[in-house]
Amino acid sequence: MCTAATYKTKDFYFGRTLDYEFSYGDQVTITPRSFPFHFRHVSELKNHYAIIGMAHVAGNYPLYYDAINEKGLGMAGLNFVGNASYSDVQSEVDNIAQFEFIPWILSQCSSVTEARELLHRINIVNTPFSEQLPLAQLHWLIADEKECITVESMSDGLHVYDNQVGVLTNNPPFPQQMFQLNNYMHLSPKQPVNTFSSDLNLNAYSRGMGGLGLPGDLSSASRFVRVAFTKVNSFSGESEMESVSQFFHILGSVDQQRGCCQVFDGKYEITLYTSCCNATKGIYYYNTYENHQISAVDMHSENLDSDKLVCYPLIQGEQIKYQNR
Ligand SMILES: C[C@H](CCC(=O)NCCS(=O)(=O)O)[C@H]1CC[C@H]2[C@@H]3[C@H](O)C[C@@H]4C[C@H](O)CC[C@]4(C)[C@H]3C[C@H](O)[C@]12C
Repeated sequence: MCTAATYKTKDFYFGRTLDYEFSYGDQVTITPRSFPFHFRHVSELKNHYAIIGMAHVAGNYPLYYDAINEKGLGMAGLNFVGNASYSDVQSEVDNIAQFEFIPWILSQCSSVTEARELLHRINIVNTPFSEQLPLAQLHWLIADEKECITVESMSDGLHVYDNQVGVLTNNPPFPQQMFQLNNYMHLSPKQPVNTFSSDLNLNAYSRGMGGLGLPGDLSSASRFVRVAFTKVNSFSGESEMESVSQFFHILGSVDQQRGCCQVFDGKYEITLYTSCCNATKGIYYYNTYENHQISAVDMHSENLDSDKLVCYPLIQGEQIKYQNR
């Protein structure tokens, strides 16, 4: 399972948890402006916006899972198994392979408004990257500081939904995820008052009782509600440290611990990494299951006019700061 979220303080933040039972070999990868983006069915882009994100690099191609561009637009792909469906190549549309979707949007669009324009003529096609890396069944969150959308390519066509809550998990399709929030409209960060019966002397005996009923399990439907509640009620200072810290706490509400979600005998899905991008400033913060310390890569510390990918392997292993030795 995975969860993606947006957050706005002084700057705009965008990130996700990547939950899975193994890693493909992820690296924080910067695609500079002159890296030649080759696409399978449309012309190459020689000059484009610079991108930073988490990717598996294969044959010098950045297979992004989530990323932002230098204009402050963010995008993340999350599993949508059983619902995602991609088309065959068609005429008079932009035929973009599923693995090219993030590069296609982030290399050319400075905002969600511009992304919507490209989405009008896109056809997400079923061309696999390679035999070893077949199609991934995904849906996507695309956001800038003003708005957020969900994109789902299904057997009945491409759906582009306004995403007012700024979060995404996995199945079921987005409209059903949003609908279930109706079931939780009574939840509140405030203490409840007794509306059950005025004849009964009921007492709010513990803090946090306004959220009683918030689902605590790891299913994607439950994570959607939990992270939505956490995000919309989230309160933090505006500084970079306060915002980044709060963002990791928001996604911490849906963190997956090894042992709680068995995918088969002896194999468990865990939160492999959590990312938080400052999309305004082009900084990619992350921590991993094995390393809770926040590490960061700043795209503006690199030569963004270059034509070569820059990759940073993830820093693993807990970094513990002893206070008395
Ligand atoms: C496994 C990842 C999604 C994690 C997730 O959503 N887990 C939820 C599991 S569940 O539904 O709830 O069961 C997805 C997100 C991005 C995907 C990668 C990107 O799409 C980039 C390429 C695309 C290639 O087609 C396949 C390899 C790949 C490198 C993908 C591997 C894998 O499918 C990734 C890493």
